[in-house]
Amino acid sequence: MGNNPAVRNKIEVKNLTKRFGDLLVLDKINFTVAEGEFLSIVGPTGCGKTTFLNLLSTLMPSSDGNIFIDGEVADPTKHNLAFVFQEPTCLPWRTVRENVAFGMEVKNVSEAEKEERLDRIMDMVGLTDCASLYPNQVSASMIQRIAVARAFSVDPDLLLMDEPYGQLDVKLRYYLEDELVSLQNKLKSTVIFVTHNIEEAVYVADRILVLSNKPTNVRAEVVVDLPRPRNPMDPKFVEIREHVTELIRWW
Ligand SMILES: Nc1ncnc2c1ncn2[C@@H]1O[C@H](COP(=O)(O)OP(=O)(O)OP(=O)(O)O)[C@@H](O)[C@H]1O
Repeated sequence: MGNNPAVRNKIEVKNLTKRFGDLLVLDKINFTVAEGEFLSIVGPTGCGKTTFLNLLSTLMPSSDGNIFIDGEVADPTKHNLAFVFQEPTCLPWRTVRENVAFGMEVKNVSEAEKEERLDRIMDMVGLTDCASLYPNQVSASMIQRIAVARAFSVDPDLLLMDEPYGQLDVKLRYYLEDELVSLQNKLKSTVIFVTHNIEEAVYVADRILVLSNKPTNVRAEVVVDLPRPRNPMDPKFVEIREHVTELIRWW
């Protein structure tokens, strides 16, 4: 998808390099993400996934190379970047609805548009019934839903997700992953989803970027051309999962 000339590239990463002193962590990373694509990133432990997300978020400067969004150098004052982390944060003094609204308030979305988007997104992620509760009154999965809804609600140019369901049990994870994919499909957001879990990557992604060991570059790109919802027991699913696992083996 990212290489399909018929689909516009939303994100272009060129020769992205990061050194910490003498340690070369990311070594000339190149790839593109198509508009509306769901890209997963997997790689061996310590290869620099978190560093990579920090660079993409523009929170951390690169040593070399560039990130382009819509053909322009990524700039948080111009582009809309949203994040969902493994340990989501909520403001305890705000209700669930007010917590979802927070992202739009930061981005100065008008009051009328904010209310309309809130109604829609709260409904899409099943938060409407607990809208007036406070974070300490809802479950961990509801907190993660708040973070996901808050991130999607700002209509981001790029949504970065760092193992958002890593802490949750398997059954709940599949459920939330289905919800995430359906949300992404409806809103046509461009998503980069970092995970340690290869099965999860195959379950959610249109394409998987497999990173090498340090100094890290892109080892392979694997297209996941399977219908949704996906079945992890499907032989084609298992084949892709095993292929990616083999690519990550570095010992
Ligand atoms: N601020 C820093 N200063 C020096 N070295 C750093 C810094 N941040 C990360 N590193 C090093 O960069 C490498 C990549 O770290 P990073 O945390 O990005 O990897 P990761 O793939 O996210 O790890 P994990 O798989 O454990 O989540 C590691 O060797 C780490 O020690």
